[in-house]
Amino acid sequence: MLLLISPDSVEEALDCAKAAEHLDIVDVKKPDEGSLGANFPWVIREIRDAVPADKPVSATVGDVPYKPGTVAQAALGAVVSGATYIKVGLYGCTTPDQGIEVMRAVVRAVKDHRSDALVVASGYADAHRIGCVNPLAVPDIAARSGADAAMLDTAIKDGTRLFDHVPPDVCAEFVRRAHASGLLAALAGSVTQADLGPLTRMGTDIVGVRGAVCEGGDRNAGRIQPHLVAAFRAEMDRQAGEHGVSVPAEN
Ligand SMILES: O=C[C@H](O)COP(=O)(O)O
Repeated sequence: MLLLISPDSVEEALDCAKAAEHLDIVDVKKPDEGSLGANFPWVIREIRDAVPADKPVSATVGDVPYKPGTVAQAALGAVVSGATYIKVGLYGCTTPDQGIEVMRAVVRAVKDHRSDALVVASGYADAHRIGCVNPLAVPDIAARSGADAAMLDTAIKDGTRLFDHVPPDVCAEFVRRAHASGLLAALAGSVTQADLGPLTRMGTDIVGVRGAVCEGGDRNAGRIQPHLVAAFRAEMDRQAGEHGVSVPAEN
C-alpha cells in the first residue's frame, strides 16, 4: 500500500520532504477550498521542486462541478504544473453518466499532454450528504472513462471518517470492483492508524492521509509532522507484515 500525504502549502511540503523516506506520493491541495480543493499552479510547481525528484506529486483539481470543459482545462493546468497524479472530486456529478463525461474529458486533456500521468476519479464516502454519485459507482466511472484509479474521500471534514459512511465490507467491494477493472484503489477520509488493518486486508493500493499526520490530529489548525508520518508508515509496514503484503521499497 502506498502512502499519499496532503500538504496544503510549500512550507508543509518541505516538512513532508523531511519525511520523504516514509511516504510515497505528495498530494497538493487547498483544504480551505474543499475536501479536494485545487491549489494554485505555482504552488504545485514549487512543491514539485521542493520534494525529492523520485517522489511523485499529485494534485487535486477540485470538488468539481458537472462541467467537462472547465474541469479538463483545470486538469491540464495541474499536469502542466508538474503533477503526475491528477485527482478529480466528482462533487457536482449526480449520475454515473455525468461522472464519465467529466472524467473522459480529463483523461484526454491529461494524457494528450503526458501519457504516463495517472488520472484518479474520486467520489465521496459521504455522497449521501452532498447528493453526488454513489461510492460504489466510482470504479465503473473510472474504468469507462479510461482513468487509472478509483478513489473515495470524505466531502465534509467534520470528524466523521471513511468507515462511518462506507463500512469496511463495502470499501472491500469498492476495492474488488476497482481491481476487477484493472484500476488502482485509493481510500481516504480522516483515516487513522486504527483503520490500517482493514485497509491492508482489503488490498487498498493507496491510502490518503492528512489529519492523522498533523499536530493534534487537526487537519486545519495542525501542521504535518515528520515524526507522525514516520509513525504512520511504521504501522502500515507492521500491518503489511502481519497480513503478508509486500511493502514498497523505501528510497
Ligand atoms: O487525500 C487525502 C486527504 O487529504 C485526506 O485528508 P484527511 O486524512 O484529513 O481526511
